[in-house]
Amino acid sequence: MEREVDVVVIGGGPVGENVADRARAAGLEVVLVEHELLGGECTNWACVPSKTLLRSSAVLRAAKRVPGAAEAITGELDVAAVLRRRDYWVSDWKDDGDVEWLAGIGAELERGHGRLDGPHRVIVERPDGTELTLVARHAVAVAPGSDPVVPPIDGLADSRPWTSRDATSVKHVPERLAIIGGGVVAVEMATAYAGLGADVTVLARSGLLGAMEPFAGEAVARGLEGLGASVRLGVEPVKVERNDADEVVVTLGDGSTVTADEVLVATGRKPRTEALGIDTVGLEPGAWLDVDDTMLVQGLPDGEGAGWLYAVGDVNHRALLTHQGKYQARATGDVIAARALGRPVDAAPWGAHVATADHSAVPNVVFSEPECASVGLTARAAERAGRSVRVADVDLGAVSGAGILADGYEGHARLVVDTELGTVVGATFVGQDVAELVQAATIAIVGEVSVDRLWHAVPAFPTVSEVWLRLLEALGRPSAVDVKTVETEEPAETEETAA
Ligand SMILES: Cc1cc2nc3c(=O)[nH]c(=O)nc-3n(C[C@H](O)[C@H](O)[C@H](O)COP(=O)(O)OP(=O)(O)OC[C@H]3O[C@@H](n4cnc5c(N)ncnc54)[C@H](O)[C@@H]3O)c2cc1C
Ligand SMILES: NC(=O)c1ccc[n+]([C@@H]2O[C@H](COP(=O)([O-])OP(=O)(O)OC[C@H]3O[C@@H](n4cnc5c(N)ncnc54)[C@H](O)[C@@H]3O)[C@@H](O)[C@H]2O)c1
Repeated sequence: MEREVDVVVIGGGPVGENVADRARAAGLEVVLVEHELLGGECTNWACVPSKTLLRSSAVLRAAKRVPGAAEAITGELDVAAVLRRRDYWVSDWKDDGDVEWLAGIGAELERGHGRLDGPHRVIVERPDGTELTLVARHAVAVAPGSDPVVPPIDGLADSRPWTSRDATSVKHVPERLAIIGGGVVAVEMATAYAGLGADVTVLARSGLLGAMEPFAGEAVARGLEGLGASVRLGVEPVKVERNDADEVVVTLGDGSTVTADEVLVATGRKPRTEALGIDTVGLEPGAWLDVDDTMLVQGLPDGEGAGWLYAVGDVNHRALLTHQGKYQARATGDVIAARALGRPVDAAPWGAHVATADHSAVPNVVFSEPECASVGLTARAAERAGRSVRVADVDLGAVSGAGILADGYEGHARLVVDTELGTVVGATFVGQDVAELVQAATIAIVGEVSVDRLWHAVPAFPTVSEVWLRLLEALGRPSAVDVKTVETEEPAETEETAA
């Protein structure tokens, strides 16, 4: 069966849903193809369940840092209640709510596996074995997301390793969990499982959270150890075996071993483009899809036509984050509609139809112990990019608001300022409950607010946001008069002396 529609979206994760939403808002006819659960990885196996698994123990730790509240804690974490709350938030892995929402925006859902079949054409392999060919008049947007990478470590694939899906959908918390990797999934799951009472060992080949400022990973290593986890840095797993006692034994490069009940592999992601039919338009299966700022796929061979294939979200590898993918999706849905309806396309930087912020202002919150939140460039990345920068560092624990939030508050904040532009280009906050601090930094970067003007953005007392004032003080007040200079200079003429 063959059918023409305006727009076909492959993948009904948060990103595909948002493309559909914007294209529908402009009145285009949209069919969304999903072969698993609407809501995708984020809603069902990633952001949402991982954050619910983390939250209860984070609340307990926060309460324990406040005298009066601490004394009121007389019991242990209720693991079964945590898992029930997780189940509630993932709707018991049913997508009825999203199905209803999709119908509400007037988009059609086609259940099945979607694959390209040449320009503008998508074949849907339905669960009942039948096939439907959709021909897109205007555009096909692919938003299939990404899968975990299982590295070729001897025996790993055969040892029934956990990937992030197993970790977030757990029914019984293992006594011992080994985690291979030192990135975001590794530290969040280490925090979650240590909080749930497991004996956690993190095996990282370098430091933790390598994409962030170095103090972030160092604080998280200390934080995890404070939770009783073992953090082994600079180690290389070379062999993994599941033994007769159903234990997993990880052998490291130095010959030592770590024994656990489960091993979680958290070593990055690969694009879901193996079975997407992209070879039918001259692209390489299994590759990330390169796009321009309107998410139009680049590199289609001559003759395939341009302007019909978009790749949005994880699959384009610009930023593997739900919020950033949804940001791309809003621009994509709108630009598809503008191009289809012959309306002006606003593709200049920061225009309505481009995802400019992907290049300079991607906020990132890691819900580890302690939390780490960053946006923009690290000092190292700014230097590598040849930018002339100043860095301001502040002990977050010295801010009154943080001290009141928790006794013994430990944290750190850094601003990276471009000295030529006079604006913030990067910010990192590490400490309890810093997640909400990052949006102010994102606004400063996107708005290109000058550091001088930031002095007028007064943080309320006594909030943790007062760290902004401390950071500005570390940079120095622009019009401050240096005492030594005043002493050696002639007194300036005042109204009184002039009179
Ligand atoms: C453990 C973990 C925790 C995370 N936590 C966070 C977080 O806290 N915050 C954050 O911003 N990001 C987080 N992320 C990243 C986030 O999950 C992804 O960036 C986000 O899900 C990407 O959205 P997407 O729509 O591009 O892909 P997905 O969410 O993967 O959705 C893709 C959809 O496409 C469907 N699909 C794929 N191929 C086809 C096909 N051929 N035919 C039909 N359907 C298809 C899939 O079934 C899926 O439903 C986390 C990731 C992990 C692994
Ligand atoms: N809170 C959030 O926003 C959140 C949470 C989880 C995941 N995510 C997203 O999901 C993505 C994937 O997370 P991730 O942790 O899987 O990837 P990652 O890129 O953050 O970390 C991968 C880690 O695995 C290590 N590694 C890679 N290959 C290895 C090998 N062969 N042997 C040993 N170690 C190896 C790397 O050194 C690194 O420490 C992230 O990029 C992030 O954007 C976001």
